[in-house]
Amino acid sequence: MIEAVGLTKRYGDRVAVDRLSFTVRPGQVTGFLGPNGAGKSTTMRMIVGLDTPTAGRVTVNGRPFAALDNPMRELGALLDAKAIHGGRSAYHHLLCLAQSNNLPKRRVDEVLEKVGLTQVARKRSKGFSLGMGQRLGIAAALLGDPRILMFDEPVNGLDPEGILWIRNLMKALAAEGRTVLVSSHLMSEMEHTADHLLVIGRGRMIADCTVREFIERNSALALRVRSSSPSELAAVVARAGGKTAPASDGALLVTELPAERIGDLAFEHGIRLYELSPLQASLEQAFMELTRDSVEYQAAPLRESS
Ligand SMILES: Nc1ncnc2c1ncn2[C@@H]1O[C@H](COP(=O)(O)OP(=O)(O)OP(=O)(O)O)[C@@H](O)[C@H]1O
Repeated sequence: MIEAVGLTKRYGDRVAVDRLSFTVRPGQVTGFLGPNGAGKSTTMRMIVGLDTPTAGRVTVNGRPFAALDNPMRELGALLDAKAIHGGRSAYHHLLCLAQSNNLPKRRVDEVLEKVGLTQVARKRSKGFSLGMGQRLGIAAALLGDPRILMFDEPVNGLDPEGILWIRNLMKALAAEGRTVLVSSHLMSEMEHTADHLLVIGRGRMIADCTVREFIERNSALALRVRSSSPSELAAVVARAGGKTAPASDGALLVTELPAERIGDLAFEHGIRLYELSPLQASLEQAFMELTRDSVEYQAAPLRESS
């Protein structure tokens, strides 16, 4: 379990992390989401003691990370996959880590196998592709067989196969009862991976809820309605306080009225319904809606050239 209370980090005048309080629980993947510069990496660095909070505190299994007896056995982290000595082989890199942290040598082969690097383990990591580097970083995080795992943007720059592999790995680790915290600015990715979400913008917590709750709370739920008389139904719905928009195939998209009410109205006016189905906004839409005001650098709207 990771627990933060009033966690704050200032760099001069700039507040990078602003009074964050949250709990990351075992047995699920917690997605840590926010636009660029929201404070995700700074928060993660504070969790593992690489940055000191200006105020507040964060603990790992009830203690500050620096006070843990065997930190790598409790929390494994992938923070910057490039922070590896390029002249060393993957095997050597992991072996050094294992030896300096009192971990059994056999773990090196186990984690190499787990991340699929056994074949290239003796080659210098300098020649590794981005995906291989990510796998090596993940192997290092898994080395101490920790109950808590933390990954900062692990899918950045990976190909679809690599993304799928990481997604399945996170889920498998959570299914084993481990605590998994993973940061991303790719909402579509989290939609398929995370159970719980912590969403931050400009260092502040915007949402702390399940993926489902996040979508429900932050997206206007529209209903798709196909009927025997769309124009008549649109008029009836408008009179009852609903809003309608035509869909390209002749259906109506209705908001601000529940499905039951639309069904009743159609029945009362003798309009036959062929379809009445909820249209759920994607997590991407909900996230952009929510963080619109907290994006650090916003592109100017594109102007048409005259
Ligand atoms: N060492 C530092 N000195 C000054 N400002 C910093 C430092 N580290 C981070 N910041 C600032 O703090 C804010 C949060 O940065 P952080 O890297 O934690 O965000 P992030 O959510 O991880 O973003 P990204 O997805 O772009 O990595 C940014 O405005 C950043 O410029």
